[in-house]
Amino acid sequence: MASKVRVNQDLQRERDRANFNLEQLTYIFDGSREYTQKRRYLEKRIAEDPELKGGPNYYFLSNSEKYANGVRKATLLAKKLKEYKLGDFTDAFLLRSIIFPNEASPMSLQIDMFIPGIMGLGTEEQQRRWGEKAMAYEIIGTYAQTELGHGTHLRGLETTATYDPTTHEFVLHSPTLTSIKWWPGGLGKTTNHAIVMAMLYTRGKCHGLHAFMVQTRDLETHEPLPGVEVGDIGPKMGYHTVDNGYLRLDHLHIPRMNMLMKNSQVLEDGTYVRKKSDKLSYGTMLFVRSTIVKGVATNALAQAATIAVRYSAVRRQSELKPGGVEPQVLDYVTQQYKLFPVISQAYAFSAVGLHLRNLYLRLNYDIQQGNVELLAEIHSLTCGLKAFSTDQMMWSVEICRLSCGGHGFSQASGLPKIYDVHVPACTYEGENTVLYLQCGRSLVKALLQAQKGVTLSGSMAYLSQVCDDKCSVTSQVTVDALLKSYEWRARRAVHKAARMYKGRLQAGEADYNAWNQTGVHLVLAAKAHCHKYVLKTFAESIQQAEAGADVVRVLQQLCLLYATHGVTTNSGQFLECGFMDTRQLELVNDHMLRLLTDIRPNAVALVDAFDFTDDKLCSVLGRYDGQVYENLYKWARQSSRNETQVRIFTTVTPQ
Ligand SMILES: CCCCCCCC(=O)SCCNC(=O)CCNC(=O)[C@H](O)C(C)(C)COP(=O)(O)OP(=O)(O)OC[C@H]1O[C@@H](n2cnc3c(N)ncnc32)[C@H](O)[C@@H]1OP(=O)(O)O
Ligand SMILES: Cc1cc2nc3c(=O)[nH]c(=O)nc-3n(C[C@H](O)[C@H](O)[C@H](O)COP(=O)(O)OP(=O)(O)OC[C@H]3O[C@@H](n4cnc5c(N)ncnc54)[C@H](O)[C@@H]3O)c2cc1C
Repeated sequence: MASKVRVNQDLQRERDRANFNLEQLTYIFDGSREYTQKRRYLEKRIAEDPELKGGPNYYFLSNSEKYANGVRKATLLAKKLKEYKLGDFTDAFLLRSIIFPNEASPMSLQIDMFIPGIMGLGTEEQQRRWGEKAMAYEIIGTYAQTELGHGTHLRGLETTATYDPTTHEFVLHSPTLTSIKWWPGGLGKTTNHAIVMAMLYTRGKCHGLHAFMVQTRDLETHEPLPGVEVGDIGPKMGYHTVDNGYLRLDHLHIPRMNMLMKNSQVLEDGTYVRKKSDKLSYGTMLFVRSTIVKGVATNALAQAATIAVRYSAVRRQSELKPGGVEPQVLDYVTQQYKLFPVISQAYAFSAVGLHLRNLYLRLNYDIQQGNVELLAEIHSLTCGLKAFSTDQMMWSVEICRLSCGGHGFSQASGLPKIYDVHVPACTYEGENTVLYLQCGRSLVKALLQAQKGVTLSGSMAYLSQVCDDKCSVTSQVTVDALLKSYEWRARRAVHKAARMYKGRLQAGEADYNAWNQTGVHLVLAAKAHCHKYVLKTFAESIQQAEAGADVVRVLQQLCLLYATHGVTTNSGQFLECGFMDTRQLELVNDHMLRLLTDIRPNAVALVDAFDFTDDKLCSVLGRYDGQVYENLYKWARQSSRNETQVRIFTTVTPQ
């Protein structure tokens, strides 16, 4: 970004000494040059669009005002998609991310789950009937699955959809208090349709969870329809712009053809035609999990790192050299140790997220051809990586906030907003522990199969491979050598969990209890497996990168930092398996510290390459020009509290 403004001299000096091609790194982070160009074009158009530029300062709005402003922008988003002639999914996600910088749109579920649900679970006729209206924002929908009493346990959901062959209708009902749908985004006030996940009953038999298209509000008056009670669930820790809502159904009749029937059908006479896999109904969640790694975790990590590193370059504090000038806090090694691994995580998860997107597209194609072979593997991977990436994001965003001292605690930093809007990703779309357990169980099951002679493939192939039994880390600490350590750690963790599980079975324990008692080790195995997968994917993406030697060099430094930092922060597991000894661990640790020094000259350029505009970061500390203090003072004076010197409110409220 060519800067025409007065840039803080410390920050400018940082930029002047960068020694790699920033533009090329931006293309790699974005996934392609074309995406970067489209993103920049849209960012510029939005910044100049009179209906969108400016607007109220988010930080000084009440929660209700934040929601109202969100609805205003969401309706403009729908309008701009048409006006800018943008059609496809990626464009809609991109435009939304620009119009809603670190904010969730009250209509976010429209493109996150409602449209994917129609396209993934509906027949071609149903895709035409609702998909086109949803893409045109003629109907606004959400995805209503979670209930007051159940979110994780899908087989425990209670909402019923009972088929009546005399009327060719389904009767949808919330039979209990705990069956009330609870949490769906936009359900409270914004949406007028929902994909409702309900237990399908026909001819007195339950066929499990299926998807139903339900209109919740009148398209003209927006009033709830008869048989529908909706409302907002009340204030939350974050996500203030979204009316997460509740939905209580009272014997609501919908036509038979409102069941989304791509994978299974109910015929007019009530006959149930089963699907290829009873997990295809869960397909929408699998899609969303695959988008969370890049869309949520990577995005949050990269923004938080940008803010904290830029601020650390302009913030001077304390005394390093006795009697010397106050140094940039970025020159403290402890500050580098906090922040540089976050930069490496952002680039690592970006590579994984782009890779997962391609894997999902392949799975989706296979399923269209009736081939569900990849389903189990992609389910396991998306569960593990969604949990692993969002866990890492949660901790690292908080580390970035803490690394900015007092000003990090101010909303002006933009860091609490990043945390507020992204940390729910550790819970929604599958609570992280539950997803780790899914991944851990699939790893143990795969290993047990391998021990019976089955050849493993894909991300689990390494489980049955024999490998060196001693770490090959010498004075030359390399990614390849460390990757073997990560593989060994993961393989050993899975073997340990499998031994525990089998041991309990052989001791006569019931299967469910053997799994439960092994839970802690299943989670550890899943985390080690994901950690290895991220490092391997990051390293492979660098080998395939279309970039100059300078960019490859900085990426290799970040990859090695990711690997060495991961060893030092999980050293117990690497030592425990006897694969690495304390001398080797010290070698890795020393190498990591040297990497911090090597990366220091490029730190600001590495976050500049994420290419976030000031409008996107919404941060005084992370401004591109680094003019923090004068803008903090300007920002504070906007606070409504400063409109009066003595009275609390500008208008004296009558007693
Ligand atoms: C940016 C995005 C914004 C999004 C906003 C938020 C939207 C939401 O939160 S929507 C609601 C999200 N809710 C969830 O994710 C619910 C999480 N729970 C689940 O997915 C399931 O209950 C789960 C997976 C934990 C257990 O499912 P369950 O049917 O009990 O399966 P379970 O008995 O554990 O396993 C049975 C088999 O099914 C497999 N399986 C389970 N789920 C899936 C799936 N989705 N795909 C493929 N296979 C699956 C298991 O691997 C297992 O395989 P195997 O028998 O070979 O070992
Ligand atoms: C901001 C936000 C937006 C959301 N949007 C939507 C939406 O649009 N649509 C929708 O349908 N839902 C939505 N949800 C709901 C979300 O999907 C659920 O909250 C989530 O799936 C977790 O389920 P739960 O709340 O029942 O937690 P629980 O499963 O009750 O978790 C409580 C604890 O129990 C543990 N636990 C549960 N099961 C097991 C197990 N089998 N083994 C070990 N431990 C277990 C968990 O690890 C956790 O520690 C949203 C939630 C949030 C926070």
